[in-house]
Amino acid sequence: MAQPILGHGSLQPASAAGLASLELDSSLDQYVQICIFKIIVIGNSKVGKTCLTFRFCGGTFPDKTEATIGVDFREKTVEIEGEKIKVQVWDTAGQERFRKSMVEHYYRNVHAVVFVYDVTKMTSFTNLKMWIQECNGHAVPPLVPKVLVGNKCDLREQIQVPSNLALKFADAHNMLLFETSAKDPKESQNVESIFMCLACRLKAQKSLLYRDADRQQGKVQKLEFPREANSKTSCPC
Ligand SMILES: Nc1nc2c(ncn2[C@@H]2O[C@H](COP(=O)(O)OP(=O)(O)OP(=O)(O)O)[C@@H](O)[C@H]2O)c(=O)[nH]1
Repeated sequence: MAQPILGHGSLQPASAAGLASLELDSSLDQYVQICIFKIIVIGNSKVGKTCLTFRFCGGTFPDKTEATIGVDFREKTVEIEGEKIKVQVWDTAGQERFRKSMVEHYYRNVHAVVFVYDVTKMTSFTNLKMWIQECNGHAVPPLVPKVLVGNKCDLREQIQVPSNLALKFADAHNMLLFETSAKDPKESQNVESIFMCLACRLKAQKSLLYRDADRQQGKVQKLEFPREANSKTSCPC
């Protein structure tokens, strides 16, 4: 599995009055390392990948979206058990012509994968097999956490993918299933929990990794996720 990326905290703008404290903060800031988790969002075009990432990172539903070309990055810093974690969300293109030159980059050093389908479009669900194959074809280790998201649940009258079918599929592929809506503000907590669940799992894996490395070497040197880590970790959400 890819190692968590360690990055430096960034400076925030400040007023002139706060300059002294900013200088103090900035001198400290360069020593504060933040863990960054790369989470990619994959699925057919128009299933709502952009809207879900907007909802999680910005808390809003965009009025208008255009087809993603290549990839768009969004970020959100979250705090888990007192540690600040930067969740870096890669909103990938669903259309083949906008993604083919980028696919290698999507999967390189990925920490977690979110597969999205549209509950009102059966083809977006049946195509999940193809998306999973693509993911496996890029040697994403089995330990990389993956979740399944059925989006657009607000369109109750138009649902084509029954929950029990989706649950069966998720079970068969060892994934958690979330059914939600990027559009419905009442669902924003649910959207948040998709990404927080992954971040919690990744943090748990990272803690194991540090503990193992500490035990073996007295200090952290080479960071690799232990093969058996999966059995020891569970989603705390
Ligand atoms: N009703 C409803 N519409 C949604 C929801 N999420 C997204 N949409 C709409 O679905 C359309 C496609 O949304 P996008 O987020 O752009 O889809 P995408 O998967 O990023 O599409 P590509 O960039 O082409 O891969 C837009 O018109 C959105 O307004 C939702 O939860 N409910």
